Amino acid sequence: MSELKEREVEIQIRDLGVTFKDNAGNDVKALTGVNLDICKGEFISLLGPSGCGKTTLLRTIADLQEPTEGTVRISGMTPKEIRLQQKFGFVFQQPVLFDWRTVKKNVELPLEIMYQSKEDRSKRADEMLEMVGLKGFANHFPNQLSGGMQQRVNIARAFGIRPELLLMDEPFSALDEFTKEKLHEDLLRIWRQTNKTVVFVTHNIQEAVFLSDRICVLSPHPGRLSAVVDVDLPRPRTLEMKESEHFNELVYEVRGKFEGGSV
Ligand SMILES: Nc1ncnc2c1ncn2[C@@H]1O[C@H](COP(=O)(O)OP(=O)(O)OP(=O)(O)O)[C@@H](O)[C@H]1O
Repeated sequence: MSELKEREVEIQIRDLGVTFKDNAGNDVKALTGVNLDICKGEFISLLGPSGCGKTTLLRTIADLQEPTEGTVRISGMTPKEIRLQQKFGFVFQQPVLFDWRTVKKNVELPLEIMYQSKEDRSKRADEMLEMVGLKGFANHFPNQLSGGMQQRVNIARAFGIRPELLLMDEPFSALDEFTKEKLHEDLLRIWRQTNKTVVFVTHNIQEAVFLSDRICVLSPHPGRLSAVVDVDLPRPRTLEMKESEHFNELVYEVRGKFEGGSV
């Protein structure tokens, strides 16, 4: 982790608070007093039980949610400036694919919106499909793919725009354990190759430990950052590490950080 501390800070979150109104008009503090620095190239997870504000924090970084208090700065800019420069890549829980477009055309879609030439976007889509192991499926339609393959298409599309920041909201939670493990390995490989910053929302402690450099533990009512845990497992991570004593110590340590709720 000493290496991480020397890295450039990319996302700076200061005294962040987000308050919603519930149906009765009462304030719901989805987040309060969040302070966090995320380094360039870091893989960071936001972990916590339902309702602790993970998605709200991710959405605020992405300029999909306005803060009520405090600030978010990304490389010195506002989230809105970063969004307008199309530097965010998103992967959500459900693959958002268009059934009437082929796999390749789905990966090309954001590049079309960015007015890239036909040749450039075709080349980029081919590269991305190869990277996620779907080279042979370019002309298939999404409904001809399994859930895991669809999520790979989503990842290919998100990386296709060369984002500075990849924001992932429980991307693997709907998948079976075997598919999830394979995608974990693939995501870490792609992350290593591309060196992007990843902010990854999950409620799964093992997943957070396996993937992350650091884990931000959030607690509910009100949503707050209750601890940040360094994950000092060596990289590249291997599935065998999940059997190690140190992996299980880290899971135990993270579990011990929860306040006011369990995962
Ligand atoms: N648009 C909204 N209007 C009102 N309340 C909201 C809104 N969005 C979120 N909340 C509330 O804010 C709190 C945090 O929600 P958030 O979705 O960020 O939590 P989460 O940790 O991502 O939960 P989950 O794991 O269930 O997705 C919850 O109490 C939720 O009900």
